[in-house]
Amino acid sequence: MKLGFIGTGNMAGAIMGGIIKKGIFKPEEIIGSDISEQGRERIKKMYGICVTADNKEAASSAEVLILSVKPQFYEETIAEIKDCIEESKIVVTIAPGKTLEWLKGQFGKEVKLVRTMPNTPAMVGEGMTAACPNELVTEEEKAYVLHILEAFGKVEIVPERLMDAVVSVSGSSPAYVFMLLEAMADAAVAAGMPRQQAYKFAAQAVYGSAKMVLDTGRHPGELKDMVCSPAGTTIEAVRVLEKNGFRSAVMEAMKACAEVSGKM
Ligand SMILES: NC(=O)C1=CN([C@@H]2O[C@H](COP(=O)(O)OP(=O)(O)OC[C@H]3O[C@@H](n4cnc5c(N)ncnc54)[C@H](O)[C@@H]3O)[C@@H](O)[C@H]2O)C=CC1
Ligand SMILES: O=C(O)[C@@H]1CCC=N1
Repeated sequence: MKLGFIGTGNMAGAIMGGIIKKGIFKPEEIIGSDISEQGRERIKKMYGICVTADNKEAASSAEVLILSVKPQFYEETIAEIKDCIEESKIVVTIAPGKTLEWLKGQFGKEVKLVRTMPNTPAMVGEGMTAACPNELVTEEEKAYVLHILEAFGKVEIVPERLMDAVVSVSGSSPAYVFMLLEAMADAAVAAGMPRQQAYKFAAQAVYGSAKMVLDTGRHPGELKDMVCSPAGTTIEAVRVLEKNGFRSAVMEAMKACAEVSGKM
């Protein structure tokens, strides 16, 4: 098996979906283990991968193993599989807060580790993933893992000290963006627009704005100013957002998010 997942939930599904779609691996080269029969059946039906209830089977057979259980289950899962992790295997983690140092301690031996933080837009091939390999991962292996991660979006290697910031700016941030979209759509509905149409207009506006930042490389403040006509509608909306602490609310939320990540 080329790739294994311990836990076949939301993130595992998003990641393997991208990998299969891009043809990096065939479904029969991927194995996933999960304690939930329903979880295993769901993923098998969706992607046709091999599934098992035995974490050790997935851990032993995969060349690259992704630990895709919730952070709370990392300790017991690693204890269960650590004897199946031989020298050549690469273990990829996707949990917030689980440092390379902590992971090494749990395995109780030297293991090739790549700590990453993906996000759910991976489901549509537009993920943003940060990766920190440990010193045992060779340049060739690093390139191989990045190639796998690039199947579902953009990837950057970052220093490990930035990982809590990454959790707040890209790992968790889709949730805040969805809240913004809900609020925008509710306001449009209040102004008379049908709900489905409101989601489409709001989502396309957010998508297009994000694309402008990425494609033009221009400062977001400059792009904001381009929308604000003198004595116009937008500057009035900006004034009310500022009065209600919009930016501060986002920054406070992200600070809280990063702090929780650091304690996990
Ligand atoms: N959902 C998200 O937006 C993101 C999640 N992550 C991380 O990804 C990891 C997985 O999160 P989700 O996919 O959202 O969770 P999930 O709850 O959808 O999936 C976890 C899966 O693990 C299975 N599981 C639980 N204990 C197990 C065990 N002992 N052995 C085998 N399988 C077991 C569960 O049955 C479930 O199917 C977490 O560490 C999370 O922090 C990272 C970035 C984004
Ligand atoms: O909420 C969480 O803990 C996970 C990590 C990043 C996104 N979801």
